[in-house]
Amino acid sequence: MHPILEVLHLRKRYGAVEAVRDISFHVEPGICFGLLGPNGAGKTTTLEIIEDIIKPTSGEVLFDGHRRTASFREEVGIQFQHTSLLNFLSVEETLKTFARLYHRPADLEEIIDRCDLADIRQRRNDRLSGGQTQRLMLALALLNQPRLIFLDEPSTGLDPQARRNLWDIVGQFKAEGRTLILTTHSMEEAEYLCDKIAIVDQGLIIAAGSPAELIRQYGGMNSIILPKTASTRIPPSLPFAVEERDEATLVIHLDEIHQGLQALMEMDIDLRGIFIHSPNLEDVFLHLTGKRLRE
Ligand SMILES: Nc1ncnc2c1ncn2[C@@H]1O[C@H](COP(=O)(O)OP(=O)(O)OP(=O)(O)O)[C@@H](O)[C@H]1O
Repeated sequence: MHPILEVLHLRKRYGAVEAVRDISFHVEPGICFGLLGPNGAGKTTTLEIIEDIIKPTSGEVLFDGHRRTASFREEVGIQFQHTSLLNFLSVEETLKTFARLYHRPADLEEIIDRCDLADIRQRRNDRLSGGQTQRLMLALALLNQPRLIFLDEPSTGLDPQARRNLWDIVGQFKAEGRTLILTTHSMEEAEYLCDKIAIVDQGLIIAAGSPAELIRQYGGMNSIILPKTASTRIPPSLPFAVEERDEATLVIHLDEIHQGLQALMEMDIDLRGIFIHSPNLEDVFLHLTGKRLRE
């Protein structure tokens, strides 16, 4: 299957700042591709170049194997963070207004239903909560039945329930064979939604792969963290790396948690107060960038 999107050696310079230094990746159709990176890494700049909102200093973007043409805008959906909505329009009027911009608008009722806007369709834009505005922004991005959808930090400001609903909607897009590209600061969101992730730092992709691949490669080992009192009897012959984290805590690093637990139980060690940690994308991120996702 040939990629729906190819990003080739993008660079973007703003005066002395090189926001994007040499970014290349490709995206197969039907997947959710995530760009993760610390603040100022160059994610939004990359996205805006791909969306054809800003021009790169150099590099190229191919859509369906070809340079983007005027019809590109008809095929992609962009969820903007800060589109200025006309305050005096209702949700429904806003959707109808934007739908007129497209040759092939989607069925409005379906979009209203999908983005859970039925109860607020008559509400004025300036009376919407943050989550409701996000849902309207998503609905606007879907009006042209896009094959490729861009979401820039889609769940910022959403409560857990609204976030979950958004994730369900993204799941439906994928099931329909649409492709998504998203940026996020949420490790949980990336791990849940993304089939493939590129980690961006200082304008470069420093690692890419599926969440599982990245975790395997960069996440480190599983660990069992246990209070030192319980571990006084741990023999030095234990077949795992044991590290003294601080005065009160030991950390055992190992490949298989259950083997470690079994060994500890066989040694009759008090397992109360233990904590098990399996590597996740946060660990990958910290390992690669030296930063937590939000810093
Ligand atoms: N229009 C601009 N003019 C000058 N510098 C810019 C401009 N837009 C972005 N930058 C700079 O380019 C770099 C990358 O910014 P960008 O917004 O792409 O990062 P980001 O990864 O999206 O960050 P965040 O997670 O904070 O949104 C930053 O140093 C930023 O200050």
